[in-house]
Amino acid sequence: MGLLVDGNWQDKWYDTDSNGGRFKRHESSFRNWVTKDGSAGPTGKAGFKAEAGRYHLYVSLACPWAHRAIIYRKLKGLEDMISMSVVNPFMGDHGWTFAPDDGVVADPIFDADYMYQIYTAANSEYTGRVTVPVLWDKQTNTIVNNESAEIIRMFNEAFDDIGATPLDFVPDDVLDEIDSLNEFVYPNINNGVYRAGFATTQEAYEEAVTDLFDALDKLEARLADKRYLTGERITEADWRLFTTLVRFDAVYFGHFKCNIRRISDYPNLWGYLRDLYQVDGVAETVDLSHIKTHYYASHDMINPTRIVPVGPDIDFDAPHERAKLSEA
Ligand SMILES: N[C@@H](CCC(=O)N[C@@H](CS)C(=O)NCC(=O)O)C(=O)O
Repeated sequence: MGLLVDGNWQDKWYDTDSNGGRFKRHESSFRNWVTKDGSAGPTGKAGFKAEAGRYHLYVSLACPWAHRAIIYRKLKGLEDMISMSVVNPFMGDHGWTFAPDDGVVADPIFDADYMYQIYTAANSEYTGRVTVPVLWDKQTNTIVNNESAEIIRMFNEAFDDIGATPLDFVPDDVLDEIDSLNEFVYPNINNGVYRAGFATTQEAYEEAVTDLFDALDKLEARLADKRYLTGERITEADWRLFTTLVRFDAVYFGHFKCNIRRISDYPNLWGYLRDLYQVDGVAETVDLSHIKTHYYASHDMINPTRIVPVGPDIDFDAPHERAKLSEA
């Protein structure tokens, strides 16, 4: 684990001392958008037109943020248009690597050994964390964007005129509701598990765990009479919540000490999680081996032995029985 400073790799853990033991996530730095006609998106520069074969996605199967982009690539039918590399689940002194292992897909562009080489290829003086996902443009040789929230918004529609599956996960009529759900789910749940797990004081940990379980309790109540977060359709808000929920009982409960309750102790959240998991194509994007290995083996200040637990045994394929909520 480390970061680039002026294009040089430095092995460093997150600094929580300046924030009373609280983990603060850094802002992503490449913020351009792929659009249908190559015009500029809500942030960044123009020049990134949706074209088949032009873009490459770098991901980790372990990472909940990268997982959002993997799900969209699958469900929007972008696999033949956007190629993808997968890093090794173990993140050690050199950060993410392409060391060969089960499920690792090498980098076809630079044949890189380390993910930081992709960042220095875009900017040889880059300073900042080296995170996944990264969307790379083979035409202009740069990183288009490294913020998953934006990558999925562009995948949602940018490629629709050139053959993507016409599925819309941010329909206009619920856009405001999705944005406000995201504003609630991101700090309390998506990043909430990290705030708990990476806290280095008791106070910071308890603050995060309290916020996390208050938020899960609220969503449990919300899902009592709604099949999905906004009602009957699956939206972006659901996929953003899904990638945290699917990791919860296997890693966040134990490794990050988010252990007041498991997701499988919440009847509605647990059914909802299975419902989303059982959407065609989604199960193939979930790799519990990469997920567990990444967290338990990489964070040695949390788990110094790096032992990866064998369990839990989770049956994501059990019937979810939530279809009746759509029929009511
Ligand atoms: N805001 C970013 C966060 C991405 C992120 O933090 N990814 C993690 C993996 S789960 C990472 O690559 N961390 C490496 C590091 O922080 O050094 C996004 O959503 O795309």
